Amino acid sequence: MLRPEISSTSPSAPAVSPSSGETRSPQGPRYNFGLQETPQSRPSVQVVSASTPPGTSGAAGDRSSSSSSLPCPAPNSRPAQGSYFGNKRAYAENTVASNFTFGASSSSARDTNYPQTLKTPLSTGNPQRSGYKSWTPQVGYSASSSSAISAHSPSVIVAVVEGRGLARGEIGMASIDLKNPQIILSQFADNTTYAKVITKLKILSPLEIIMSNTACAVGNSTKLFTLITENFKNVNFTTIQRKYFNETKGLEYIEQLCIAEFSTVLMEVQSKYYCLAAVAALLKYVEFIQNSVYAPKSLKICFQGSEQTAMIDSSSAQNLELLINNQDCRNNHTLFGVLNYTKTPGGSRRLRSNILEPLVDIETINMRLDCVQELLQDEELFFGLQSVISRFLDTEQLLSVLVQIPKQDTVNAAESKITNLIYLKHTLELVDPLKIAMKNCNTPLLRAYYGSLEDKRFGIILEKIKTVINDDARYMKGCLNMRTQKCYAVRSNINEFLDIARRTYTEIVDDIAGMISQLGEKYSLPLRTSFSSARGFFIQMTTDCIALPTDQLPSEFIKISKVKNSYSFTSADLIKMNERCQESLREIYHMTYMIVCKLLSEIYEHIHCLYKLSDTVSMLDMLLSFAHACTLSDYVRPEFTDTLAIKQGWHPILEKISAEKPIANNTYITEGSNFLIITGPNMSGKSTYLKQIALCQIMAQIGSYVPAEYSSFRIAKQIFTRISTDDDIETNSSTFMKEMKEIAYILHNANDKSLILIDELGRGTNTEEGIGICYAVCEYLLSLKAFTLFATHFLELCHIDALYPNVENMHFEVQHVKNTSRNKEAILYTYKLSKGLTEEKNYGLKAAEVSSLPPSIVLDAKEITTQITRQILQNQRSTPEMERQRAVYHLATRLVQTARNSQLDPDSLRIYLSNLKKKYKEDFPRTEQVPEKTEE
Ligand SMILES: Nc1ncnc2c1ncn2[C@@H]1O[C@H](COP(=O)(O)OP(=O)(O)OP(=O)(O)O)[C@@H](O)[C@H]1O
Repeated sequence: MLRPEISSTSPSAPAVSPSSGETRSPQGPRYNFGLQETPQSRPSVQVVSASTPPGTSGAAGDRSSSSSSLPCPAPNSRPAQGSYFGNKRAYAENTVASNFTFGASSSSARDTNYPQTLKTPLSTGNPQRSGYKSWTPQVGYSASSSSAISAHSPSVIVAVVEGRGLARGEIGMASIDLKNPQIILSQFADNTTYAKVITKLKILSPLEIIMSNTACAVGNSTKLFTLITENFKNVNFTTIQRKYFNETKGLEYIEQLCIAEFSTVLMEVQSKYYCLAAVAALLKYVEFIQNSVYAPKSLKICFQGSEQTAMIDSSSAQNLELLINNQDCRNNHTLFGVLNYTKTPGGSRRLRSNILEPLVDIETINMRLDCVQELLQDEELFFGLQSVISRFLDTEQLLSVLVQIPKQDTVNAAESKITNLIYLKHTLELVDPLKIAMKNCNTPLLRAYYGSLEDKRFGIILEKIKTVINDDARYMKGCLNMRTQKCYAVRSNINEFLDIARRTYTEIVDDIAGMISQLGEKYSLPLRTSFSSARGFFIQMTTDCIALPTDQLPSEFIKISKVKNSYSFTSADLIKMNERCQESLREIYHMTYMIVCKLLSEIYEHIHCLYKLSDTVSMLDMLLSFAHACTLSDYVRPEFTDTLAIKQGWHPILEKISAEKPIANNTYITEGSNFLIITGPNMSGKSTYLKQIALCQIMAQIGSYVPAEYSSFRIAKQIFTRISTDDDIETNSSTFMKEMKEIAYILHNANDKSLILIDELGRGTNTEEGIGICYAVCEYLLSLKAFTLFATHFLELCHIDALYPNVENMHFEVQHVKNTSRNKEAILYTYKLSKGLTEEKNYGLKAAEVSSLPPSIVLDAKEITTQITRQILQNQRSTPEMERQRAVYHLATRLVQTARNSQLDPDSLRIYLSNLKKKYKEDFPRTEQVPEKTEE
């Protein structure tokens, strides 16, 4: 006879025997005060757990079963975290005998409160959307240690406020990540396009944006409000009353909540009224929706001016495929994908934010590079560190949950606290292995991180935890495993009621296993006990060895479902036993929660050392990831000088995508030659080259090695790109408008320290206008010392090098080869960059020829092109005098522009102008007079 795959006893985990002489009431637990609970007396049943991935299981692993409110012993008199403990015995007695209905309600306390609280005066509702109603805040800790996606799912709430009257344009922002207890404040002046706010918001990638209700008064919304709502269509948007944007309250919040290590932030922000106002509204709102308050002195609060990092606007980030691939948003063919070998959610979040906001401080970058170098040279250090780091969970999120005090005690909150204490223990136990792995490191940054691990508080917390929590309680994958860990987390003999409840639980689980085993024997079926967070215990049977239609299964099997070759079902008895199991669990969680709360209140004063730990872990993880990327490809350590010089650099994403290594190219840009015009036929590699330079620049500025044989960079304070993306589905006219908006943004914001990449500007309009626009833009950018790369098909532009010595023409070579079989000429792309402008003519037609365009069409196109070219030449044929006039006009325009832009004093300006005039007379000896416009 086939037996169920289940063992009701196991040597390592002896089940509490039903023969222990206790009588069991069908309704409730039985008690045996003489028995001592040991950590080993856990349910011995071996089940196939249909586990949800830890990252998705939310607060307490079994989200489905944890929703009703815990009965609260003194709901209104809770002075501080864990203060129920004094009342432990009375409460325990109360609850064991009682009414602890677990899982009866389908909505969590938070869910239940949410709609009600929306009606309070805090929220004025949103005239346009009601997105926030659908948001279920995730306070619980996600244990996913590898999923970068869950690590980056939006969890940031941002409050934005703008000054009024004369202060319009002064922006205050405050943001908090629900997975990371850190508030970032910023205040800055923005221009009328609000480019900085939009960029900052895009980098934060918020879950929700909060603004004052006065910003969207009916029929009179501010421009900032309109722009934000237009740009963040998929983000929940909430307006709250202006009175909550209160700078005095903001300062009070910071004084109350900021941990001592970061309290200098107070000095930085005390006169920055707008960011103070924003933080007041933000914290009020977060406490309100989270139904919890942050514990005093628990938050890391930082002020972040915009000058500490390089600015990359959101469309540039998209063009460069920093985080999202333009062709396929699901794959990771992005810079993030190239560099992401992180092992923890914190490391991956840190990498993401660094890519979007690279550093500008050379010293810090070099310190990071030193670390990467050491990791590359010392294999033992690299592998030792990587193996410890990969065992860390999401420390930031753990901290975030630990520093929040729920306003209401729910089963969710209880379960979550127990889980988090187990995670805390797991995390602290990794500090010593991390120290051992780092003990021989040399570079200052690694030594500094090693030093931060010497903090005595890690040991103090761990010791305290170990007095209450079992040594073998640890984080485990699988919801049933984690449930067992939670049940048996607290040592035995701390609370006798708890010990009894756990024995009861063990017996119920063993009974379930026994019952399923008996059913298997009864029907001669290969039944297995399985568990899922949604169903609890259920029965599974594979159809491999037995082919049985659903209707021939015994009638006592109910709720039958079939997935692939496996039946899942339950029985009425099993449902009842599951209920009893849940009931007993609820008691266990509740008593454990009280013990955990007391413990947390004792260790709370030391918990801030976790900020250091999470910082250390995420930084080490990112640096290891950089080193890992280097081991897979021959990257080189970058230098920082005044020159952008890359020897044989290649595109890192293209390398990842293609089977062969991309063709490498050189780049050389200095202040004296800071404007590169790049030409070449279609498909010759222009856009790829532009992107490659920006990607290398970003990699260098975050402290990574770069894909080249040698590289030197000038720090870029901003990186701007205008690169058309292939997935543009807009119409031609709107493509043009998009182009114009992007270029206007660059012209408004670029300065001498920018890196600017412009690809095919003016292609959305006719040739003459396109050239005109390109010319004007080039002339403007030439007045800056920015490093600019300008790729174009307008060969007319290349002649600008005659007027500006800092312009350099480069082109991509192609070769023409005879295809003997077809008797046609084919183009061979070399992807090699050379000096000068391209000599290729009609390459559009050649590209069309090799494409699948019908030959007759190509032939027609060729004829029409010849005719049009002839006509244009006739029209353009001009006299030498006309050419001189044109040159005069250009020179005049330049003079006026120089005069306007010049920072020179009047005397120097006069000398400069007279020199130019002299040069002009030499160049055009027959022209007598400088036009009136210039004199002016
Ligand atoms: N350095 C390189 N090594 C290998 N392949 C390359 C290189 N540069 C470009 N390619 C390949 O050539 C294709 C076309 O390159 P790219 O889009 O940069 O050309 P382009 O000159 O900008 O074309 P267009 O003018 O039509 O926009 C790329 O998708 C890539 O597959």
